[in-house]
Amino acid sequence: MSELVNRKPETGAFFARDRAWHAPALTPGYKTSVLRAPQRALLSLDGTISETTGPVFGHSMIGELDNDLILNYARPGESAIGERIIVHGRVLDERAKPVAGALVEFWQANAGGRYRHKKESYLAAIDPNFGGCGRAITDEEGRYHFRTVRPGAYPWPNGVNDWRPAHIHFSIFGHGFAQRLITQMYFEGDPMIWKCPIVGTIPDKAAIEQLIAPLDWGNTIPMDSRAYKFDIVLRGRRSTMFENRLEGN
Ligand SMILES: O=C(O)c1ccc(O)c(O)c1
Repeated sequence: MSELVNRKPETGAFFARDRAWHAPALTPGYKTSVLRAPQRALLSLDGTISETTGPVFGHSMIGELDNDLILNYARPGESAIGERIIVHGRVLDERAKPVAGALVEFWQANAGGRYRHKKESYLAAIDPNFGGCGRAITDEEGRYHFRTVRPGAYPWPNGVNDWRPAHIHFSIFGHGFAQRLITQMYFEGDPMIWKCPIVGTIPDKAAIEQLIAPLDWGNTIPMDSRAYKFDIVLRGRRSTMFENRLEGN
């Protein structure tokens, strides 16, 4: 975190996206960004009341297995194949205050690096007991957690031999639909992180490191699962890198 001290001071209640911290929209090394990047100057539109105030998510909308990717798609008595892990952390605002009641959604490839998606073409096997998505709502202290298997790395058609490191996609809704952060979490110690063209679009190494969840030995469940800790900081000086693309895996 020491690299963060040189960043701009807080200026007020609204924190504009810091373009030096976040990836630029146009990054030709990540091929599909060329078509996705805006070609004209951005316009700023005022949010409508419904965009900024609704809906408010509540714990009652979450099913019992929604935060358990090992079981939420599995046949009765079976479970997903792979290294069992727990991912947990807190959603914090720009002043490090917990954000309660935020909807946190996550999706990922299976242990072999294969998504359950009709457009997926990677030859790794589908796991019949793994769907690959789930959700949770943060508690009063901004905490969320889910159980899953560690996703596999996979190749993708970008350069001649490009691979995505093991990663989990995250979407975080605030109290309105216009408040949304989409990002990805990586795993401590994975050498593939530094070879990835998507990771490589992030200009600041400290911003990349903030996306790498450390192994959290203290929360390991003996004889069961290891734990990884991933805190998410909404808009502000220490904000989690925002992903430019808005849909898909
Ligand atoms: O934007 C893309 O093309 C793309 C490809 C592979 C991924 O794993 C991903 O997250 C995005």
